[in-house]
Amino acid sequence: MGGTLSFPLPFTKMTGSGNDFIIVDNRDLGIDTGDCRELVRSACRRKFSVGADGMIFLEDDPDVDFRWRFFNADGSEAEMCGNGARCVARFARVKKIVQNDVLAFRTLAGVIEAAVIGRRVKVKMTAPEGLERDVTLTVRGRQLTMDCINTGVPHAVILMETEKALEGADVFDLGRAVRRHAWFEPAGTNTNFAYVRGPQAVIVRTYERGVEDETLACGTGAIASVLAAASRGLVSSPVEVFTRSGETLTVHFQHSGSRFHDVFLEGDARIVYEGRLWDETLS
Ligand SMILES: N[C@H](CCC[C@H](N)C(=O)O)C(=O)O
Repeated sequence: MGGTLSFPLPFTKMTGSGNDFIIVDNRDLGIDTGDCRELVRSACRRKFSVGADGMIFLEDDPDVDFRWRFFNADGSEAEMCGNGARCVARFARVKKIVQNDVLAFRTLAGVIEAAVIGRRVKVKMTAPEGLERDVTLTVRGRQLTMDCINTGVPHAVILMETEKALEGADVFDLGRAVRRHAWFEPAGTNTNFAYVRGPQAVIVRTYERGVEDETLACGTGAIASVLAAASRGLVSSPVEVFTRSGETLTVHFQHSGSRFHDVFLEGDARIVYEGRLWDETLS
């Protein structure tokens, strides 16, 4: 671990609809986020430390309000995180790192604009790419058909026939097998199981790459599921996405032909607590 990592390390714990994150204001700490895998893995480890689906470092940027480095719980860095983006925007506003309710920050996927309205945050996502429909793979001996799209990070979407089938889906085993499938190498993918309840309502369950488990909500996965359904004419904007946490996310989008643009993710981003991390937590 390089840089000037010193303990106790101040952090803020936040939840974006049940997808939870440790946020560190790294503008003055000087933590070397190019070499923080062990810190992230340790801090995100539930029961032994704070525990979270991911860890976010906020840093200075010369051109926009700030930039972030986003890491999954396993220490892997990801280009984007929809729920994390909503949380970091609210964090920056509450901490007065930015003075306006509308802000912009840099991610590896591009610059994200956000509007903070109390606890509710609406983020403009980067343009989705590479929609590929009806990809059929052999997964654990069975043929699975899915739609693939990159909504800042790669996603596979399996549309379920019934809500009952979604409830009974083996999200962990099947989700992990898809995530690890050779077809997605080397980056892998997040795996979503979705049921279209109506033209503006979708239920989504997600196995998340880098968390390596089902999470209670996944922002980019909610978007991927909505856009896969929209490409089949099954939903129209805005769409309410019902997550495992019981909270709903709202996905807004425009599309012309098969191209999607002006994609927004909206939902609550809550501050849970603030703490100081001790080095005894490092595994
Ligand atoms: N696990 C994802 C990144 C976080 C995505 C999710 N938490 C979201 O809200 O978009 C990946 O490595 O592709």
